Amino acid sequence: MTQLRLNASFDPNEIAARFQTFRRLQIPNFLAPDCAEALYRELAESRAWVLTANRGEQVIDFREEMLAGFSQDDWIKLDKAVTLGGRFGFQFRYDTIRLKDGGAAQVPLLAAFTDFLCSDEIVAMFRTITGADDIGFADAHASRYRPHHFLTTHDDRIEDQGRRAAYVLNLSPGWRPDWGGLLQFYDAQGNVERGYTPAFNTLNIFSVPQPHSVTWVTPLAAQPRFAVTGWLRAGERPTA
Ligand SMILES: O=C(O)CCC(=O)C(=O)O
Ligand SMILES: [Fe+2]
Repeated sequence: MTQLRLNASFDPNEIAARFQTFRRLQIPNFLAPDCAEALYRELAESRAWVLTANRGEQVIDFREEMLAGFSQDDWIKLDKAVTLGGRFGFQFRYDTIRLKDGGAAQVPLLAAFTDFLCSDEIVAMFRTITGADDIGFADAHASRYRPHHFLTTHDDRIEDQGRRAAYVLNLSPGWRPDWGGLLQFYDAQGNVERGYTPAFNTLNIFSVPQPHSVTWVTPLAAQPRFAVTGWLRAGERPTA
């Protein structure tokens, strides 16, 4: 299996000042190119994806077997519920692979990437960049946004999770802004402060809390938007 390595071309100390001013940052060419390519391939070829959507506070995962049994009526009902949910409230719809659901064996490189982020070297780097000295570990899941997938505005804050910053490693080559799926940040008036178009092997980091969304992926998208995403968290990595 590919040994995960960083691309050595950036200096954490240099970008720390920028992060601490703007509370967000993009690091292009984050992983060594062969590592990013291997991770992308694993995700693109995986059969472990599940559709995830929320109903209010509840997260509902739809496995492939379940969706295979969906009637047209079931799809219409789900679509309606998701659309109505997103009209005025927090709503998402995208595909995910969660390691904790026994997914690790199916996506060994994603599991290795999580361990890599939790290594002393990388945790130290994230502490330097963010200035959050109590970051102890990172969690990770994969996401795949296809046309009509989205995540409405939220700030990532969850009590007791120790989330200091969020990160997103985008893994789709050749993404175009017209395809949607932009990570956007908003000010108090709802104006877009900054929009990040997904770029292959670029790591986005932003402090928690701050309002952001993933815009609706349009039918123009010629490929899914793949990413590995999660949070840099205070405390000890859970063992389970
Ligand atoms: O995929 C992204 O760019 C951001 C995802 C996100 O905000 C989240 O999962 O909470
Ligand atoms: Fe988020």
